[in-house]
Amino acid sequence: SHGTALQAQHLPAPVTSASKLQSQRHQLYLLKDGESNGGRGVVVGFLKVGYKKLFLLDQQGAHIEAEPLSVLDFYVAENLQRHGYGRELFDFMLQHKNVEPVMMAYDRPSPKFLSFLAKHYCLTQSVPQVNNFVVFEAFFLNRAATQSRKVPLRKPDGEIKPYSLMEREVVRQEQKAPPWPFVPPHLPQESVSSQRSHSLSVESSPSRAATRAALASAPGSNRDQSPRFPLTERCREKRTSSLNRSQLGFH
Ligand SMILES: CC(=O)SCCNC(=O)CCNC(=O)[C@H](O)C(C)(C)COP(=O)(O)OP(=O)(O)OC[C@H]1O[C@@H](n2cnc3c(N)ncnc32)[C@H](O)[C@@H]1OP(=O)(O)O
Repeated sequence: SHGTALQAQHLPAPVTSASKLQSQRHQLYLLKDGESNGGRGVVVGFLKVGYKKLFLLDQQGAHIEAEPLSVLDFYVAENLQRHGYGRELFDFMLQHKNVEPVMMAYDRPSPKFLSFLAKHYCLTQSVPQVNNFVVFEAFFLNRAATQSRKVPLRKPDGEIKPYSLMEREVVRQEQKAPPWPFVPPHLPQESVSSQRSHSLSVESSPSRAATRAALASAPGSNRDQSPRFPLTERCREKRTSSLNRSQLGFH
């Protein structure tokens, strides 16, 4: 139950509210067993994502400013872990947000979550960062191919001699390097701080109709559709399908 989830995280009080979710543009996915609890249903797990403005280092150590969709919180009830429910939740989010796992950032992923990402999405090669976020190699490859937005190097203004150009480049590199730990002044502290809350108030999260119909009509819920993420499909062979999906609903 959600009570179990909160207890398992030793939280004194719910710290994620509906208004907080809204103001921070976080989105919460709930996976619910609609049958149990006398028909009132029980939360099996949840997944919270949101766009985070991050300063990342690519493989060459260059600073890159990005605002990737990030996984902020992910939890499946203790007694239901390793049954494929996490995968169920995560896949739903991927389709709903139309994003590939490699293009996302992960806020302080636990060993279980890292294992989950490796198993299901072949995400193993992470690129070291100085913040708590984890990103994987292809994040930077794909960015370069699509909407690369490296912290822009200004073009040399006017004609300058070769030696002074080199000096200026060095100066720019130094100016580009933010002081560590870097907290952009215009961002709320929470965006880059390490105090991530493994927390959620199920009661105060946006509640919508909790029905199996929600799953049936939800975008991307059709399991038979052709794979949209070729990169991730390679890791799907071991997938177990012991779930009784008809009993699950997304909210
Ligand atoms: C950004 C963050 O939120 S970090 C915090 C992530 N959450 C947690 O660590 C809380 C505790 N763990 C959980 O809630 C869940 O295990 C989750 C959310 C990480 C994964 O959900 P599950 O339903 O367990 O995952 P699912 O059944 O779909 O996939 C199973 C795979 O996940 C990983 N995994 C799940 N549980 C464990 C575990 N106890 N030990 C190691 N790996 C695990 C493994 O790769 C596993 O595959 P395997 O059984 O072949 O080794």
